[in-house]
Amino acid sequence: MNVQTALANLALPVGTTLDRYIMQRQTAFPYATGELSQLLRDMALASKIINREINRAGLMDITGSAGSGNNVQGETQQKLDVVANIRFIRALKNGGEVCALISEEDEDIIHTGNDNAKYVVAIDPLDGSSNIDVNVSIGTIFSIYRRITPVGSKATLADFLQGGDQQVAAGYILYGSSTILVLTTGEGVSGFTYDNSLGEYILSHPNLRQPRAGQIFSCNDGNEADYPIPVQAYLRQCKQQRLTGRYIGSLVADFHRNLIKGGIYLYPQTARLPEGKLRLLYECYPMAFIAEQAGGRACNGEQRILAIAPTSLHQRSPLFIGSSDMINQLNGMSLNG
Ligand SMILES: O=P(O)(O)OC[C@H]1O[C@](O)(COP(=O)(O)O)[C@@H](O)[C@@H]1O
Ligand SMILES: [Mg+2]
Ligand SMILES: [Mg+2]
Repeated sequence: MNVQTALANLALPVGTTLDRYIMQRQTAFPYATGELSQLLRDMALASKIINREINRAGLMDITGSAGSGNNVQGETQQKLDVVANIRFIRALKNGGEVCALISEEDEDIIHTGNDNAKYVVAIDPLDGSSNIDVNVSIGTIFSIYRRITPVGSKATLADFLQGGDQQVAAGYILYGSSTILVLTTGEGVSGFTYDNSLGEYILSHPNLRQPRAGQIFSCNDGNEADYPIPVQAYLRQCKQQRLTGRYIGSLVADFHRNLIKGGIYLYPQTARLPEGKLRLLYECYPMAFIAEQAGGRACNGEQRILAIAPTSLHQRSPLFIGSSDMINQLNGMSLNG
């Protein structure tokens, strides 16, 4: 029985827990040994703790700046950026399935001490930091690779610079009106809503597909004058067609809305950010993997995001992501002008 048939037989009913979903999927892969499943559980566990802290942030004095200066991006770290970073690092260290990770909040590779582990993770512990203190949806984004360096040795840069097409899994958690974990392991995309009372992620959005087109465009209008001319032309066209402008300012939240309803998110290069703002390894690659697995598209104006050759841990990239017809239309306007 091939994997596709095995998976088709596994069309799990809404209401299935994430754990059961992961276990069922694992049995579809005769070579699976449970490490990736356990890693995904460790991610889910950390996100439950962070979800609780986000909900109570105003009561726990974990709002506002961390006062620890800037992170490697030159951005002021928020307290919740630091808290979320610590939670994920701790959960992945204790879980034992990750030998090393990189994070938006740390300059260098974080070695967990689990040198016999087979996986490395790239993570944006808290996405949408500018929205933390104002109670607007924020998220976590993660990307998982099988290491290429020998098990037992220390992971190296090479483990993280394998390229977007080498991801074995990617996902995000959206801490919004409800908390949802959206995940792909390369066989489609599914969403799990967190049930606080059960403390469980429950399958609520099996086999998510992004509509080919939508009525929504998402970008920071304030930067429009600095965008490449073809992008400005595309946005003018969106407005002439009376499409709806929606911009939350949290990539995870803007992406998720467009995934469900159809739409396009744009963060082009600007004069101030000639490489773009978003980070390739822990924002663009994982979201592009999810988008493509859901039938959408993601590019930087010249090529697929997943085809971009990575050169450094915190490199940035322009990001155009969303409904395939809308990305094709944008690309049709020759973005290199
Ligand atoms: O404030 P801007 O320039 O519109 O940027 C907003 C974008 O930057 C981000 O906040 C960057 O992510 P972080 O919050 O993880 O640094 C995205 O979530 C969001 O889409
Ligand atoms: Mg981010
Ligand atoms: Mg972040």
